[in-house]
Amino acid sequence: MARCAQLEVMGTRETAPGTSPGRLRVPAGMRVGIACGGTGGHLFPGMAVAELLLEAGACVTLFVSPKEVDRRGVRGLPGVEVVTLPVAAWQAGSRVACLLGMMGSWVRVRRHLRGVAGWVVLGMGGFSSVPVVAAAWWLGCPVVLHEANAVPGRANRRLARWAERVLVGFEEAGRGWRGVEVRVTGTPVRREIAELAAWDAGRRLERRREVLSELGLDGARPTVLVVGGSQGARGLNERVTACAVNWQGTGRGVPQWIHLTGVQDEERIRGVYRSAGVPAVVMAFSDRMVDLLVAADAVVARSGASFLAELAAARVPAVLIPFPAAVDDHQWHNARLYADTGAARLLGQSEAVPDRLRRELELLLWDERVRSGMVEALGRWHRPGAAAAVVEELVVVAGRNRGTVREPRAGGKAGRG
Ligand SMILES: CC(=O)N[C@H]1[C@@H](OP(=O)(O)OP(=O)(O)OC[C@H]2O[C@@H](n3ccc(=O)[nH]c3=O)[C@H](O)[C@@H]2O)O[C@H](CO)[C@@H](O)[C@@H]1O
Repeated sequence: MARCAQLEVMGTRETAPGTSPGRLRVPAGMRVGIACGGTGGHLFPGMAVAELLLEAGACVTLFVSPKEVDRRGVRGLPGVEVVTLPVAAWQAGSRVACLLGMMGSWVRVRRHLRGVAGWVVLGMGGFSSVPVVAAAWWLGCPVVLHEANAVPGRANRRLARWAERVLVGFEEAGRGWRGVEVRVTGTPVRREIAELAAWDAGRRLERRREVLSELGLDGARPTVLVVGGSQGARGLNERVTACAVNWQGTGRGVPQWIHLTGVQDEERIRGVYRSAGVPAVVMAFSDRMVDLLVAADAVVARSGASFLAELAAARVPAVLIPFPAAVDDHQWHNARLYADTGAARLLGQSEAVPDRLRRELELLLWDERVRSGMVEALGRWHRPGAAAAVVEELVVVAGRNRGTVREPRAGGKAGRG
């Protein structure tokens, strides 16, 4: 907390090109706790907001989970305080662990927030945001939620009663909230990826060549990037490798693959490509998503909301295969919005048989009309100021609550231990 004590002046910043329009002003002593653990889809947008807040002079704490994706991800952002909470997902067989984790996390967050004025808490969704938002509410700290998906998640729907504002990535997600102000901000994207939108074709081509050469791939071959979300996707891995090993050259050539498999599938998938003699770089997870998006001529992916926001910034044509078991089928709804506007192709997992997937990819790789139409449509989804808009909302909410932050809740909860 030593860093926070030094903050006595209003912070201002000129915005980075392609990232955040306008001038950000952060009140002196503003502290923001961001609950963004559990998945990359919550972590990376939370980190994009944290980065801007830090530059504007705020003091930032990230509340994350013990999962590997969080541990790796937060390494990329020096200067923030990171608090790892003992949260565990609500799954069959681990309900007791989940409840104990929630309680332990709640106690830890409460200890962290209490006694220091000026906190605003931003919940990015997911189970690991629950104890953070609950503790903030209990202590009387203002809460803002961000919902990236087209269909709001269960955690955010339940936590909204304690929030001052709900910020949404897709306009469609703005309906149906009661008793809370809703704003459409878009979903924040890591700065280096947001900035791809401003790259010209020459710079992209040159970097593409460099990245492919660093990966040991052929700069002259079309390249397909496969992303199953932050933890990989077994169903997607199966469909893509079946397509890749059965790909018959059509005279236009055969693509090479950059495949992000998730930890559980890495060795097996690498073996499949190797034994079929298909050129591929296989990784469980990459910290260099910006480079991989530049190297790719097409993408096959699940349709997590954060990755969709990155696709729009990077403008890479994609076939989306939503995770069929996603809660409320939210990945299908995310993908549908892009597909309906021509920004991506949408395939159900059962439709993604090798022939069909190959035909879709051939369109994206070699049909100039399809490619350019999709690139243009993707551009319309890109919201360069999303992170800045979230910061501005936090500042408004903090300002509105100045002087009242430590007031007890009805029933005197904030006053208890
Ligand atoms: C199964 C499930 O419910 N997944 C949800 C989860 O997905 P998930 O965590 O997979 O989120 P997304 O697919 O939206 O984003 C993945 C993030 O991880 C990054 N990445 C991925 C792989 C890699 O090797 N390196 C890397 O950096 C991507 O660049 C992206 O920033 O949160 C999203 C946002 O609420 C939801 O839309 C998804 O539906």
